[in-house]
Amino acid sequence: MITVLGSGAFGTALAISLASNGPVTLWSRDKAQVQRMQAEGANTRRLPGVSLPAQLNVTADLPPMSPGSICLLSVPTQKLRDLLIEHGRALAHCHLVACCKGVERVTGYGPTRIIAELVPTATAAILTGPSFAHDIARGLPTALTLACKDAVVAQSLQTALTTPNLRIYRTTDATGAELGGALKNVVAVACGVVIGAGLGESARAALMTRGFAELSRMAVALGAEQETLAGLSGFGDLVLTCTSEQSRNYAFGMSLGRNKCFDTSITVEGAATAQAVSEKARKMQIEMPITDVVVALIDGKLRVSQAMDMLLSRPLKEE
Ligand SMILES: NC(=O)C1=CN([C@@H]2O[C@H](COP(=O)(O)OP(=O)(O)OC[C@H]3O[C@@H](n4cnc5c(N)ncnc54)[C@H](OP(=O)(O)O)[C@@H]3O)[C@@H](O)[C@H]2O)C=CC1
Ligand SMILES: O=C(CO)COP(=O)(O)O
Repeated sequence: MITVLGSGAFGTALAISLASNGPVTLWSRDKAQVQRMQAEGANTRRLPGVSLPAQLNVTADLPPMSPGSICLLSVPTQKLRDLLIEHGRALAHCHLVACCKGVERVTGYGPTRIIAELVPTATAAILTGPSFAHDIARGLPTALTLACKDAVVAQSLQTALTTPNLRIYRTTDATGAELGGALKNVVAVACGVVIGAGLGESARAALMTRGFAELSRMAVALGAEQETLAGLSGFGDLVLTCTSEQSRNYAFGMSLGRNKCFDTSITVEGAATAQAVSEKARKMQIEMPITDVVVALIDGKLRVSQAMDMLLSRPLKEE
């Protein structure tokens, strides 16, 4: 039995897909939300338009977890610590699969390090890659990366999480997988700004390419393998998120570029991640000009025209 903690768009979508393999439990902290999902047979708040299958049990009571149980943690990165502080003891001997893409603002940690700190007896893994919740939930074909430092656990999770529409690749490079997934969100915000401000698709392509160089520079310095970054969790997800208005990071960037407000209740992982990574880069003396500009735009310290001037007037160099 697989348990998914967090009934947001992604957790619900993964639970729906996994239910085609057997029974799945989807846990939410919100009793009223659980009652609504049970009554409506759908998660109309976070994933409207998709029915919940019969194999999916939605609950607000965390079921007992036996050692080796698989538990997907599908909350935003900035909320993962709170979730584990509250429920970590119940998850002590599980395989905990983070389903989030970000760097924690306060600590600079990625999801697997947060798990290792708070639930050291569990095995930490991450599931990431190009995938919109609605696509997964509608049964459209999707390929993801499952990363776990323990090669044996990685293989068993790969098998357990593969479904008719989810093709899972595996790697032991958890650092690379989680950094690619986190940092591409920052580039997606920047690309949204460019399109929102009417700067054109050529500028976006340049930003995606230089953004990939920038995220690779940082991730490799932190121990990631370049091969992982060039795969689904890095390059693959960068392409999806920087080119689709379905992406909340990209849509948030478009609003910034148009000088419009954005609904603050919507999850935008790239905003907090940009701040965390910009600080980390400064300390490590690694150049991350695109990330720095995203932080300054979000903080209202730069206008879009100034941001572009800053990026375009950097010293000329070899590619
Ligand atoms: N949506 C997508 O297409 C994809 C999302 N992801 C990643 O998945 C992660 C989650 O995103 P997504 O599902 O879209 O986000 P949503 O905004 O749709 O949902 C977030 C969920 O987290 C729950 N939550 C927040 N804090 C806690 C907590 N302390 N304890 C328990 N539950 C909590 C919320 O519960 P409540 O309603 O009670 O606040 C809500 O159900 C992000 O890192 C995102 O990058 C990855 C791939 C695709
Ligand atoms: O990570 C995602 C696609 O792979 C989802 O992106 P958003 O969080 O920007 O919507």
